[in-house]
Amino acid sequence: MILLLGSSGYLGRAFQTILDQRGEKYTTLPRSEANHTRFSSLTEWLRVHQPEFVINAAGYTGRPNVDACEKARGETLDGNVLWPIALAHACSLLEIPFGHVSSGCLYNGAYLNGAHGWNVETDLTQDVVGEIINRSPNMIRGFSEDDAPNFTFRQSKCSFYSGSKALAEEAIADLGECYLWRPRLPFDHFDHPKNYLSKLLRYEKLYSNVNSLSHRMDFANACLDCWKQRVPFGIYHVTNPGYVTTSEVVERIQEILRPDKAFAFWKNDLEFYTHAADAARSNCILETNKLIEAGVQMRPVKEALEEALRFWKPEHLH
Ligand SMILES: NC(=O)c1ccc[n+]([C@@H]2O[C@H](COP(=O)([O-])OP(=O)(O)OC[C@H]3O[C@@H](n4cnc5c(N)ncnc54)[C@H](OP(=O)(O)O)[C@@H]3O)[C@@H](O)[C@H]2O)c1
Ligand SMILES: Cc1cn([C@H]2C[C@H](O)[C@@H](COP(=O)(O)OP(=O)(O)O[C@H]3O[C@@H](C)[C@H](O)[C@@H](O)[C@H]3O)O2)c(=O)[nH]c1=O
Repeated sequence: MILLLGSSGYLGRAFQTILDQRGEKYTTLPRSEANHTRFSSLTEWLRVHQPEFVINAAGYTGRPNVDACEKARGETLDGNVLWPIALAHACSLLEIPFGHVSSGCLYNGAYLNGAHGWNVETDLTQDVVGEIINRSPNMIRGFSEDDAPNFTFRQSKCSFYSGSKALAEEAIADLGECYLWRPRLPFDHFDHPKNYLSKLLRYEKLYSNVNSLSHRMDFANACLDCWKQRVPFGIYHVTNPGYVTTSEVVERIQEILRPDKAFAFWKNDLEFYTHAADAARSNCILETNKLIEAGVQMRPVKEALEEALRFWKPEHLH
């Protein structure tokens, strides 16, 4: 039996759907039924129920977005640091393998190949994004799992949310048999306040950038494949291969879903952070070779986007 934690959440529900589709035996443990951060009660629950694998999709993300974590620091630390540490220790003590949903937002930027070789460009301004579109793909690469995160409390710039996710990774990475799965900006065809595509459709003005993304169901499928195929434990970037700019996504939305809709963009970072955001945002490209070489397949991001837009289900219809 697999234990799924955080099953009521946006990503947790995707895990539940995939587990159901695959006919896997699993159970959930809502927060209301167990104090997650209490090591003794958690250990006792695991000892009695003996799951073969634990999926941790619980965590604190803030609503409507990570800006909320800047104020709700206690909740953020509780859900994103204390809780995964308690779980990791309990699983490690009882020798239960587990997978923790981390985040790709521990990185900011991308590698660009220029006159002085490969360099991390963290300042993905509109000009740089424009340049990325025009560059050949072999002049751009993302961060691999071997690259140290560069958007954490250890650097001068990060959000409280990203810092908390990075702290948890540091604390649990070498505890027991563990997968650290890093998704980015999840989306699929179900309109939802947390769906990246819904966000672009709903925000008053858009922030022009470049990012790797995770199709929500592809993500949950890939994470489960890691366990079912017994790929080596460790960190995995679980994003659909490739990257997209905001403008590319907007063009696809206009072509496929909303030809009638006009989108406005913030002129630059200054305008975006003055009017629309408190916390620094991570924008990054992630490499997915490690996952694919381990034998776990993810379709290219543009293919997944196209499908999500073609089969789009507005929120009131599901
Ligand atoms: N959504 C994204 O864009 C995204 C992207 C990358 C990574 N992630 C990571 O994925 C995980 C799930 O995110 P989500 O978007 O699915 O979040 P969500 O929709 O807000 O759901 C969060 C889940 O975690 C539980 N939870 C909240 N605070 C908790 C705490 N202090 N202790 C234990 N459980 C707690 C919630 O339980 P209740 O129902 O009881 O509140 C709920 O089941 C998080 O760790 C997040 O960092 C999310
Ligand atoms: C606030 C705002 C954001 N954006 C853009 C910036 C981002 O590219 C995208 C999403 O931004 P936000 O909603 O601020 O999302 P966020 O920064 O809270 O999103 C994150 O949530 C975390 C839980 C995850 O770990 C991240 O992977 C990501 O999904 O929308 C706009 O275009 N206009 C806006 O007004």
